[in-house]
Amino acid sequence: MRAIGASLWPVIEIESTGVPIERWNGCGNAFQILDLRGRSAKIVSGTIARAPDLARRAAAPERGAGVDGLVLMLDEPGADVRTAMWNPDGSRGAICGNALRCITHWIADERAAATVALEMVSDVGRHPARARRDGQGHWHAEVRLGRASFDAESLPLDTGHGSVVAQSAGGPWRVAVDLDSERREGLALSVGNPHLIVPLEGPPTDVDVVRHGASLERSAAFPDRVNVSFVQVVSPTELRQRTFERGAGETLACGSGACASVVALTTTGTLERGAQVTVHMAGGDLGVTWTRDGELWLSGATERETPPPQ
Ligand SMILES: N[C@@H](CCC[C@H](N)C(=O)O)C(=O)O
Repeated sequence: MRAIGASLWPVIEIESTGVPIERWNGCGNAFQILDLRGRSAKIVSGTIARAPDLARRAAAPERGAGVDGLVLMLDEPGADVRTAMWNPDGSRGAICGNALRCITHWIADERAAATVALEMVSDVGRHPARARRDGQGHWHAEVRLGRASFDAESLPLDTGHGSVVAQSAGGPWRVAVDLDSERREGLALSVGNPHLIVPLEGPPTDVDVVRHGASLERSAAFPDRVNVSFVQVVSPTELRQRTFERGAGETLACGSGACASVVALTTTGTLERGAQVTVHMAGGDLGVTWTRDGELWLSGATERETPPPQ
């Protein structure tokens, strides 16, 4: 299910050796994470360039079937860490909820603490986060993603495109979606990155997520492409979801996608504002709360797949 296609990655000049490169996942959403804090490193090209070495590592058989993204940890004055994320096709992901949660766990390990509270910075803002280890030694990390936006320009969304129906009052944009013979309405919004949420009557396993996701991701309505989620409402506090991520393909879980679904379905009156919603995805359950003051919190399990340094 994970897209490999790691031929276009940032070129990173690393002047010091021994840079920790680890594989992590948040509910199955897998990343190659490079710790460049305190090192002399610069990103030579922001987006499209070849880094065969990193690509080879990402696809190396001993590391499993590839990763859903490359994530850098960088120094940031006044915060614990800055993050930068690339999709497997070399495009930038301005924010990645599951990667932020993995980094929270990484820093908790580093501090040898059973709980940790910290602040990260992404391309779209500051993210307070906390992590804790449960009685079985499993980690749960929670991060504040930020606020949702329905502004067409920042999504971006071409509101003149034929599939765009209208904006729902002060909420997401309604976009016509054809699923073979069935016409449905998706809801477009940003949670720092662009999402199209397609509510379904039945389970998302009934939908050809790869085929429809790939075509919607590249709809001309979304000039920077879009992450596409197919979502079934199970109860007022439970969703079932599959996401086709921009630049990656279908992934086992998408943190920002889970947040976008909760916002979209709260604005339609289906979910209750402020409640913790469980989003069931193939890789596990994510918890999302859209607080009454407009902040999105994302929680769930994280796993360090690379053994920690001794
Ligand atoms: N897996 C992510 C989102 C990663 C970025 C996305 N593919 C994009 O291009 O916007 C998450 O957990 O949020």
